[in-house]
Amino acid sequence: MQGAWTPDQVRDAERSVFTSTPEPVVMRRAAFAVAVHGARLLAETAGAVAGRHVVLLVGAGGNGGDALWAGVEFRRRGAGVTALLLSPDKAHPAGSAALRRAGGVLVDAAGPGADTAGVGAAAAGALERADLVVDGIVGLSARGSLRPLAAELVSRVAAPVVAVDLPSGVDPITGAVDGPAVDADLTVTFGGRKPGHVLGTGSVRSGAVVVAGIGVAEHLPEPDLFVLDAADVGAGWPVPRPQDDKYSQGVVGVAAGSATYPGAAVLATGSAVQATSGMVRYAGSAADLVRSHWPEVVATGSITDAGRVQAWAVGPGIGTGASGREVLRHALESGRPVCADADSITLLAEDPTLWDARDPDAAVVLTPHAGEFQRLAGEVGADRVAAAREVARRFDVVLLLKGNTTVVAAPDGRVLVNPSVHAWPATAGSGDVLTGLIGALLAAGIDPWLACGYAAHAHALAAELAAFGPEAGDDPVGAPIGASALLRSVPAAIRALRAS
Ligand SMILES: NC(=O)C1=CN([C@@H]2O[C@H](COP(=O)(O)OP(=O)(O)OC[C@H]3O[C@@H](n4cnc5c(N)ncnc54)[C@H](O)[C@@H]3O)[C@@H](O)[C@H]2O)[C@@H](O)CC1
Ligand SMILES: [K+]
Repeated sequence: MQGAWTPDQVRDAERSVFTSTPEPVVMRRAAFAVAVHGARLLAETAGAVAGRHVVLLVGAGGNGGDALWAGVEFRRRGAGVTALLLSPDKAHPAGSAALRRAGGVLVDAAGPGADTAGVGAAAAGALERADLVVDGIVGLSARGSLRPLAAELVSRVAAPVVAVDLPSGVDPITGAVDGPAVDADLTVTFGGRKPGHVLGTGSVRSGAVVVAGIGVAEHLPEPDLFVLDAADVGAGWPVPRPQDDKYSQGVVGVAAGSATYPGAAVLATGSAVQATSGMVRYAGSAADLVRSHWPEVVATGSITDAGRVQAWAVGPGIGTGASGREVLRHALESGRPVCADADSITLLAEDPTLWDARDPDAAVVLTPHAGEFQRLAGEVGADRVAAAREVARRFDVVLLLKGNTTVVAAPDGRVLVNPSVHAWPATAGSGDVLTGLIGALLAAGIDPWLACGYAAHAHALAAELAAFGPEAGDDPVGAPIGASALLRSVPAAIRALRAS
């Protein structure tokens, strides 16, 4: 499992480092890492480092300082370096002096000879001739969207970019991008990843992320966020042991679908069938259809005679009327872990007395999208992690907030994120598949917080495998998928995760 640390956690760790190592030394370590990895990128994209032209975008703080010192290292490797200073009077003094001594050119980004957008002639020319851009506009202390001159420079970047610490324009805490932002090929960050690298579009804007320890890593506390690797998911995925039978692996009950929405029942039971090797029971008015698609499912018309299960997956397509309410109440009263999705969430929002039916010792997982979240607890807002964490605490649930980045918050404050790789899973019925996966993992006895993380990971991978398909070839191009195709790819996704 990888971690991500908030800017405050990183600053505290840096302060601990400064008690034994002077700040300029730490900055030069950071800059050295930027130059080493940036030079590799330059060699790959421009064929060489010596004789190539590196442009530094230099802001007023420590991030700009890193860029200036990285410029010194590029000069050592024979590259030409031009630093575009966004605030010439505030640019890191020691870094500026060192780059000048090393033969770098430092220009005021705003002039002389500014064009109508406010960019000086030398700065505009340098950007046009850049083989590599080092983004040192802003890092840990970024506030709000980029200021106009920074935004204008960023919009003119055509060369490959190495971002220092974070791509400028990405919020370090939320990963949100509100205006122009750097689109990095590579980000070199220090100590550990920040939430901005794994949340929202920040995960895409960062490109490949390299973590340089620089002496800070060993001073970091428990991470604020966790990210599961494929290997974590593969190692934790339940598979039958020699002594197992169909009951010992966990029986999952699925209560989903209705005469109006029978498809939800087929998708949710189908994913539960494929997720684990135990047993799947189905309860609801789509029993005949479920049986015809999945003969291995034990299907009944009513949840009251469904038999014993180790966990319930309840909600998709059950409706928000009286019968849906009774189905949810019955599942909550069972004393088993419950994954409550879709209509279940609406029911809980409309009738909070339903919470009284739950056994406080049995886990409840809620899997809202932004609209369902709003019904339950108001607007998600820009800080999705904070929103999920707050609601998980308030309702004593594991909350899986759907979206381009999936956020899973436990009631004790732990948060897992599944960064967005692409948006192929955004298709009707996709959530029903996720519910079945979570239900099956809960029945197998997996910790509910991890069960959500495993399920989100496998779900995203199944969508990717379905979208790219076996026929996509060497230069794969995705094609839109439906939830049925996603469902069919679940076994391949689990196989790939277990192999990693
Ligand atoms: N603290 C340390 O000792 C270390 C810091 N390091 C670097 O220093 C950075 C943090 O330095 P600082 O705390 O000085 O802050 P930053 O360099 O992140 O940003 C501060 C400056 O950016 C400007 N700024 C803020 N929001 C902006 C926006 N939206 N558009 C344009 N400009 C904006 C402000 O004028 C402010 O002066 C880290 O990200 C890292 O790159 C590294 O050298 C490692 C050691
Ligand atoms: K930056």
